[in-house]
Amino acid sequence: MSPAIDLNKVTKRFGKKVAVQELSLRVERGTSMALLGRNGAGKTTTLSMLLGVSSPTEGRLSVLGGKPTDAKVRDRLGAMMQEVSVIERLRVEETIELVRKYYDKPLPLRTLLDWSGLTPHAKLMTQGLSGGQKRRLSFALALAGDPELLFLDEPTVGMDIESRQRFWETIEQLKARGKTLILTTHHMDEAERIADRVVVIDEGILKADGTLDEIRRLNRVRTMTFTAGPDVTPERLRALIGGAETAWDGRRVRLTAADTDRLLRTLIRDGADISDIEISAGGLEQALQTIWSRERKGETA
Ligand SMILES: Nc1ncnc2c1ncn2[C@@H]1O[C@H](COP(=O)(O)OP(=O)(O)OP(=O)(O)O)[C@@H](O)[C@H]1O
Repeated sequence: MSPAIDLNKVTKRFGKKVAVQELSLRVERGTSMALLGRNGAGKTTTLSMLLGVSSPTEGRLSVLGGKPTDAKVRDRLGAMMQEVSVIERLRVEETIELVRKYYDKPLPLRTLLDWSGLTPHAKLMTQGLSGGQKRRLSFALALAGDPELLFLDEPTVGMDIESRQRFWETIEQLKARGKTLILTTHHMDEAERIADRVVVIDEGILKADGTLDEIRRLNRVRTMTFTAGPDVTPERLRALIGGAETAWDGRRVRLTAADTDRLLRTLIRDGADISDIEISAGGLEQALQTIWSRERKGETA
């Protein structure tokens, strides 16, 4: 089966500005991928090309085995982009109905209202919606055709906590139903919740690509937490572990360092009374910090 998306050395220029540079990426169907990067990294530009809204300056791309502009492909895509525009003087349910009519096998209106949390607002005129409600309407419209492939560009911006929660529950259901999800976000907890694959770009260039765990492991810093016995004083600990950063909360010690394995061996060799030891590699956020700091030092990720 053809991949969900396939980019082959795709470059996009806006005048002299290179927004995306020779990006090659193949994403199999059923994958949940987070496309991460700092502001201006080229995430939205990449999504726009995949949606057929703009075309690459160089390189080739295919979506669900065809061109994103082909009607047959377009019907199987859904997108929630950053800019939300609504047709004024229509009610929420009328707007959804209008979009549903475009598709052969749309999802039921009731399902779309329910999944987007808009059931209580179905009769509201769209121009009266709040920013967060407009985004929820945009979500309902993205799902109207029961798409195989869903693009979500910073989807939860402006949503309140409850809407966010409902949104991610729906996304998890869609993921369980085998949909392909391509997400951009600046909220690393959201990427960690949903992504099985993480792609990091910077200045339009691919910097890292791997499973969520692989990308997390790029983080060099580890956190070791343990309970210190009465004879383990801050002074004794400092003498053993040198400059590693420590924070004490009663007898619970949190130690942050790049070489926690070596420090743990030192503590055990010394016979230090420590227990309930936990070592964690840190999250995606720290991994991205590691990638950016490599960038600054001119190292490759
Ligand atoms: N239509 C355009 N004309 C000129 N430059 C553009 C255009 N669209 C994007 N760019 C530039 O291309 C680069 C990539 O922008 P893009 O919106 O893809 O970044 P992004 O990763 O989505 O950023 P953010 O996280 O801020 O949404 C930026 O430097 C941006 O200024």
